[in-house]
Amino acid sequence: MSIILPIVALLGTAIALRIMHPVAEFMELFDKPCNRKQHNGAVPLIGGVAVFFGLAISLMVSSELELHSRLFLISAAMMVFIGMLDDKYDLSVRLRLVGQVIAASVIIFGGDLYISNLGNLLGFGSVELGLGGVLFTYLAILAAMNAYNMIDGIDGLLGAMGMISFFTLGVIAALNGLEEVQLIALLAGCALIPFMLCNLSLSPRYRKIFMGDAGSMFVGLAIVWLLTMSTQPRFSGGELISPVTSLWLVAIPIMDMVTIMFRRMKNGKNPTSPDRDHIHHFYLRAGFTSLQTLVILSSQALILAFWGLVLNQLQTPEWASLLLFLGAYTVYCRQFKMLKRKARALSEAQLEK
Ligand SMILES: CC(=O)N[C@H]1[C@@H](OP(=O)(O)OP(=O)(O)OC/C=C(\C)CC/C=C(\C)CC/C=C(/C)CC/C=C(\C)CC/C=C(/C)CC/C=C(/C)CC/C=C(/C)CC/C=C(/C)CC/C=C(\C)CC/C=C(\C)CCC=C(C)C)O[C@H](CO)[C@@H](O)[C@@H]1O
Ligand SMILES: O=c1ccn([C@@H]2O[C@H](COP(=O)(O)O)[C@@H](O)[C@H]2O)c(=O)[nH]1
Ligand SMILES: [Mg+2]
Repeated sequence: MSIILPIVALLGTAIALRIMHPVAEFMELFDKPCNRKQHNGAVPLIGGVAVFFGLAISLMVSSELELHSRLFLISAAMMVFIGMLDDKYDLSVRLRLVGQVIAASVIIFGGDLYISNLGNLLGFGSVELGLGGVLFTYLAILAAMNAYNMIDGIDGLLGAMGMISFFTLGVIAALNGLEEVQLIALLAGCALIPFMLCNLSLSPRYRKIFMGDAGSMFVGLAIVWLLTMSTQPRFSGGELISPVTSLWLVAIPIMDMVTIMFRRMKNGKNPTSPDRDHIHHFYLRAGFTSLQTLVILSSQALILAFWGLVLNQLQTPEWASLLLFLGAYTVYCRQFKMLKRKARALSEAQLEK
């Protein structure tokens, strides 16, 4: 594979970041702090458009684009546009979900691309969804887009989760002869690097920026599209990646979303109403800094993704991989107890002062 394409992805994002700053000023596309958003100053919400540009430009120069890639770019452009409207005008839940469904439909119906096979999840043979797979694919796309949006709550976390998912998928694809997925996953991971540098304020030449909902939904869409291409026998040209491996690659965002939706419903709240009860907020309340939280959650995501890779390559039975994933989820849930205890001790110590 040519080294040029990853460089194009990197430079594409970096140049787009420069171009987007005046656009953000003109459109007043900034994230301003409030009760729920506790960052410093107004931060431009331009990361998503820039990363989309980096990936799109590198895909376009890579070769003649396959139909699926073209449809993905159309769907992603729609999602980025809707996300920008949301970042600017704070769209209603219903309007945003309608936008997500329309963007998902481009991929599903345009390319007849949907998840119809879940693998031998229960140990009784392959679980075939038939046309029910279309509904499942909508759920998976919506789940991924919203999960990556929800995890985007501290500096670097969305970028790190995205890079871990893309690069691990790239490695699994390479090991299994899925050349197209390998290339696109690598390019997507590279397109995120300049964003990460700015988001973490590691670049002296660039101002701090956020992804915005445009970017978080784009990252979720890109991941679920690549996972569908690489796990469904109708689409993957080479050896298959087992569908259950997908769960390991998106583990932390999906676990956070499932947990918070259950918790909100248990507390009689609307599962789509925002709050500060995501996993990263628990770490902050327990006294960890934003950087420590980033390192801890990225390490967890990396371990889970690597473990998924190992299970896939060892051809572990899919039902066993699912059981192990549910086991990992119970371990994940246990950390809330520890974090609550730490937060309580911290606030008691502060009261005593
Ligand atoms: C609202 C909110 O939280 N806000 C945040 C956010 O604030 P921000 O300001 O950015 O945003 P807003 O507040 O403006 O909010 C915007 C959002 C909205 C308004 C909409 C919110 C919408 C929702 C919450 C609903 C989400 C919609 C759904 C449809 C999700 C429901 C689905 C599920 C829970 C089930 C999971 C479904 C799956 C299909 C799982 C697979 C997922 C994948 C991605 C992989 C797909 C790939 C494949 C190839 C298929 C995989 C094959 C398999 C083998 C999987 C098999 C799966 C099953 C059999 C299903 C059963 C599932 C399992 C066994 C696994 C279960 C998982 C676990 C146990 C973990 O951000 C702020 C900052 O943080 C924050 O403050 C604010 O609160
Ligand atoms: O890199 C980031 C991303 C987000 N935050 C904080 O989280 C909220 C939620 O982001 P949305 O734009 O609503 O999706 C954001 O307002 C910031 O307060 C962050 O600090 N760093
Ligand atoms: Mg968001």
